[in-house]
Amino acid sequence: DPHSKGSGLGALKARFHSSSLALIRPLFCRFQLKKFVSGRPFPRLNLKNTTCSATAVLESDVKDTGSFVEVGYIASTHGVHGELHVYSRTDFPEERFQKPGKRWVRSKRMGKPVYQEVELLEGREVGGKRPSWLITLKGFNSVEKASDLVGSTLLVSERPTLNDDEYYIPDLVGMAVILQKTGEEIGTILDVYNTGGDTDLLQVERTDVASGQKVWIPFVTQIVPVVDQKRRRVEIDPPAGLLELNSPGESKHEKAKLKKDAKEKRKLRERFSGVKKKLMAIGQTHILEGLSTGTESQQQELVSQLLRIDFSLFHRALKHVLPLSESTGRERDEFSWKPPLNFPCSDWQEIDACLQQEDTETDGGDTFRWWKGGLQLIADGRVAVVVLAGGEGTRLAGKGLCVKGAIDLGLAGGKSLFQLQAERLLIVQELSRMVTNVTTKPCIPWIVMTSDATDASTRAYFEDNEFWGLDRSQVWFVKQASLPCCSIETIEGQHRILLETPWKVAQAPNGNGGLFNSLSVQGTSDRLADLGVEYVQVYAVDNALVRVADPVFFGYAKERGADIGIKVVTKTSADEAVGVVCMNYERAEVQGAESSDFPEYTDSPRYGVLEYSMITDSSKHATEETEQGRQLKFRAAHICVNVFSLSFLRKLGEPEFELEYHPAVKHIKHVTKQGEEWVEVIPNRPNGIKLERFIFDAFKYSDPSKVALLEVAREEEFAPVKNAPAAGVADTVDTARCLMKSLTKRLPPLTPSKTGTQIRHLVRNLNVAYMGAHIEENIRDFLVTSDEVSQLT
Ligand SMILES: CC(=O)N[C@H]1[C@@H](OP(=O)(O)OP(=O)(O)OC[C@H]2O[C@@H](n3ccc(=O)[nH]c3=O)[C@H](O)[C@@H]2O)O[C@H](CO)[C@@H](O)[C@@H]1O
Repeated sequence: DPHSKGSGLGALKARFHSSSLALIRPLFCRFQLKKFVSGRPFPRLNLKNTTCSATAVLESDVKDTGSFVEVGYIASTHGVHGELHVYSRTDFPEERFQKPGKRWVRSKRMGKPVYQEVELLEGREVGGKRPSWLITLKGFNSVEKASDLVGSTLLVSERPTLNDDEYYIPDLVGMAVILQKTGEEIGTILDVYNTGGDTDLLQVERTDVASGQKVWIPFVTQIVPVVDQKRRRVEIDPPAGLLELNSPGESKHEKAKLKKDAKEKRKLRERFSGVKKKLMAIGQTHILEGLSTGTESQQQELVSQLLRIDFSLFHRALKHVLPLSESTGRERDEFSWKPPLNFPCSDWQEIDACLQQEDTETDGGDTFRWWKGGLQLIADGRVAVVVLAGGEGTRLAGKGLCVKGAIDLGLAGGKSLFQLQAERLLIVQELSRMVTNVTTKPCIPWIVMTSDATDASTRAYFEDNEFWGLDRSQVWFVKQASLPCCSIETIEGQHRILLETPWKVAQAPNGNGGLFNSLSVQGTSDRLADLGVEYVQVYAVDNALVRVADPVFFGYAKERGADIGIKVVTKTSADEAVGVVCMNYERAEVQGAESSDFPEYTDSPRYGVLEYSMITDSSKHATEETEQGRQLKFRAAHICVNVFSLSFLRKLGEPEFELEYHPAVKHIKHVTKQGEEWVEVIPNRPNGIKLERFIFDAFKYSDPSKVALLEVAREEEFAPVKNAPAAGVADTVDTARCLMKSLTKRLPPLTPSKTGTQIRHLVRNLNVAYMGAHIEENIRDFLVTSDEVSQLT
């Protein structure tokens, strides 16, 4: 309705007068208008209880809702006879709230406007800050009935004719605002306000500045000379500086933001002073020296890094590995470690033989049964895989940084480790769909564990390769934690944290055993549990023959009801750089032993790995007589391909099962302050310690009866890429490629899937591809569409 005091509802009566900025300014200062509309949720309209003659209709049923004019807001009931308290939004309140006759009420039902015709019987004005009225509507004669209308808007259906200089606010709202001098559009009218003075103000949202800033423009002829209703635009000629003035709302907002920023800064300062105290307590304050040199942003970088480091954990871990001479493990008591008892061996030829038989329901042997069971687990969405890809790959890349998974293996098509793994995942998903006859293709979550050192480049590498055709949502990146590196030598009894630059602490990923904690704190294990996952295969990124999501391994672990499945191969020589899986008879206290979840750990042996860096020479070379002749006593090589039940993996994320730290002694380039100078130190012998957790330290937390070892053929499943290629060096890209190629030669020949005529052929083909025959092929040739499968089945 036309009015002079208002909330932007009803018509604006523009009073054109000569106004100047001097007059406008005080207006801005006291401009603290609240909208009349309280924003209270609309109560639901309860038609059943309404005995009045009112009818409710949806907007689409009302012929011309555009002709409605809002005249008031029904704020509450009054008394016990159904009177309603209405806030006025009209310049003609007597006409609207006193004169009996037809009115409309608009409320919302399930988010949609609903219009209801009502009849006004009488009304009277009440005092108060806001202009408001008490009205009585026909049929609404009790509080109960009247309360149905609270929160609704009172409407009239006819608009009074306006003078030339009067406009309805709803007509102005949404109009474009044009600078008359340049024709440039600067924004849109959001609303119209009046502060009680003579001048109405247009609230304009700027569209020409990025922030969508709001400005207030006095609705006076000098500043708004043209209101073009037809073209839905106003032309303005603002005095200098007007557009730069922000709305009071904005400045309020800004004030709140400044306050919030100040609060955050204060919190940061407090946290940082906590960090300083901690550094003082652990004797590492030298890493703050950068704060007195360099640029502000360099110093800022240091502060934010220090705030992210868990110095308590660092200190605990360092204490755990000290003194170094004892804890490198070289002196470990070899008599407490014994080779594991007998365990089964998997045999892929058995699967292939079964697939060649006419009878597809054939039972086969153990491996075939595990294989089928595993494919069913995959089809049922019960499995996930984790690739350990947080290592820095220093042996491979020397001092530079390297994303191992991205290394080109020198195969046709320039395939990398990650690509081969993605392809195997696609193939095994396909295999599972075909063998189990599920209608939708299984989708196995692939968790990529990265670290600060590898995260950005790994993600970029996946993006660049469009995830090799995998569903993006099945690949989850989880970043493991890092810890500061420190010096081997001590100063005043302290191993000192090393600095990469004066403003950056040298850090390293905390070892692949950091996985459990990362999965837990980042909510990944919970997410897997929500999906119904039961088993998770965890493998090292650098094995070119790894069977990703190996159905045999899953089926085997499930059949054995295992907490942990461990794949082993026979160690080739005493000096091969692999850990060996053993039983540890050492009487040791295991953290969490009291927990009812874990059996008592006293004299009973536990599984563990004697890592190649820890095993004594005599254990390494010890031999024993076996059915196959004399062999190394400790020969069950750990190839870092394991399966964990999700329930066990989740327990390992709990604080009481924290894995111990091991020291990795390395060359670490760093800077140090000599006098006033920063000097770079490039070591020519190992000078630093990285603190690492090992994944296999988790083995001891399981009852041995729930650990299931599975021997696999090394030439089929183990081709590690650890070192830079050089003559006579083992475990390089070249040795891995040779192993892959010779396996491909031993496997049956492939016939591209689409030429296959029977599902049995397709399945066999896929299985052979999965085992390693696909390395130089385009795997799209093996993948079959749903239509093709349904035609065959
Ligand atoms: C601790 C461990 O597992 N040792 C095994 C690892 O030794 P090895 O010493 O070769 O272990 P690596 O340093 O290569 O790490 C193994 C895997 O863990 C990843 N990684 C490493 C550190 C880290 O902080 N984050 C991370 O994700 C690496 O990227 C790699 O995928 O593989 C050998 C087989 O090849 C096994 O015989 C060893 O028992």
